[in-house]
Amino acid sequence: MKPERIQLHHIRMRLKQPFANSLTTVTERDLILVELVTAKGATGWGECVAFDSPWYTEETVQTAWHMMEDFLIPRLGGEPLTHPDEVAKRFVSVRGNRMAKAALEGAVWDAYAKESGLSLADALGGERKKIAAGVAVGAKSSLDAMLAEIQERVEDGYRRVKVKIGPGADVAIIAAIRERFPQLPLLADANSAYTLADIDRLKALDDFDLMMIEQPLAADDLVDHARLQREMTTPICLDESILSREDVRRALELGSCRVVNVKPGRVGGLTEARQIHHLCQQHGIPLWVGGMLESGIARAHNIALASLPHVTLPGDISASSRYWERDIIDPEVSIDAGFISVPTEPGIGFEVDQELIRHLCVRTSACRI
Ligand SMILES: O=C(O)CCC(=O)c1ccccc1C(=O)O
Ligand SMILES: [Mg+2]
Repeated sequence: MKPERIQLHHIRMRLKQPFANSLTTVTERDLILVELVTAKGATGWGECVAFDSPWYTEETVQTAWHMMEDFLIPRLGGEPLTHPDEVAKRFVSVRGNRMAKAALEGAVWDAYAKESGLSLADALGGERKKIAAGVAVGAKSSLDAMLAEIQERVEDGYRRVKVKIGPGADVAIIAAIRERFPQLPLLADANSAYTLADIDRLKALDDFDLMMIEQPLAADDLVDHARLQREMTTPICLDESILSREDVRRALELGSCRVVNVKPGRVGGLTEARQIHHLCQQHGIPLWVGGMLESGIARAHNIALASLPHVTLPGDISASSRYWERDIIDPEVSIDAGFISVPTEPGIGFEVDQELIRHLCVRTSACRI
């Protein structure tokens, strides 16, 4: 497979409703779409999930654009690629910048699958025909607003609900949700809002039968998470702390978590995400696919990843309509009785709405490679 031309599209999409957590509120979602055309004329699509500010990781839309244009795209030239696994090797001399790398690698995976006549799910080794849909509810200004949104999501059919917590907005909220929805599969995501000084508050969450607590402590920590996990019965799930398969190995060795959230963007691409899947499978560690308030393109990649056999829990993969008035793919991602079907057509299995992309475009650049 020979990438011949890569075009980047910086688009801006307005969320139907702002999404808040302990660090920020996302209202407008800036994304970079990667359109890669191969020598055989196949088009692969990727999406860079970095935000416009570095609240979730160090990367931003601007840094990712710079990395892709000046360092990463040139490394896709030269010898043809025989498999998408080779992309990570081309990128070894660029440290970090995983979301920028993942966006290009995702476009290579899509183009590779299309050239091979395989769905992206099949190319990755997926086995499921449909995946269980979960949903994340952002932080709200009132408990009533939170309960009302959860009610709406349960009626939409989501199989599990995740809520955002932080110091001062935790035990009472979770207690109220539990009282109203005693059977709901529920988890809480703290986006690193706590330290071990808060251990008593965190331990108080053990009373509410949460499926897990996601990323309570610092993004760069594994040691304190191991200590917390020893003292809590609720399983800890790591998100921000896991940037690679090696991080998962370390976390398992230390006992820092009992569940893993994998996001292709955070770990540098689908190839690394698949390695994490295999490692969790070997160790019997439950795994789910997280979300980044993606457009349909990265959502399609996530759906393909979630079709792998050891993705054992519903993730943050929701319908297009949960985020957008109009998504950039056709058909949009929809849920049916709590499940999303995995496309069987070659590649990502969705058409990309080029006209809408032009309409949403902030900036575009084309590089021949
Ligand atoms: O529905 C989604 O796309 C995921 C929502 C979510 O929790 C999230 C959204 C953006 C960035 C980080 C996170 C997170 O999992 O921490
Ligand atoms: Mg998270």
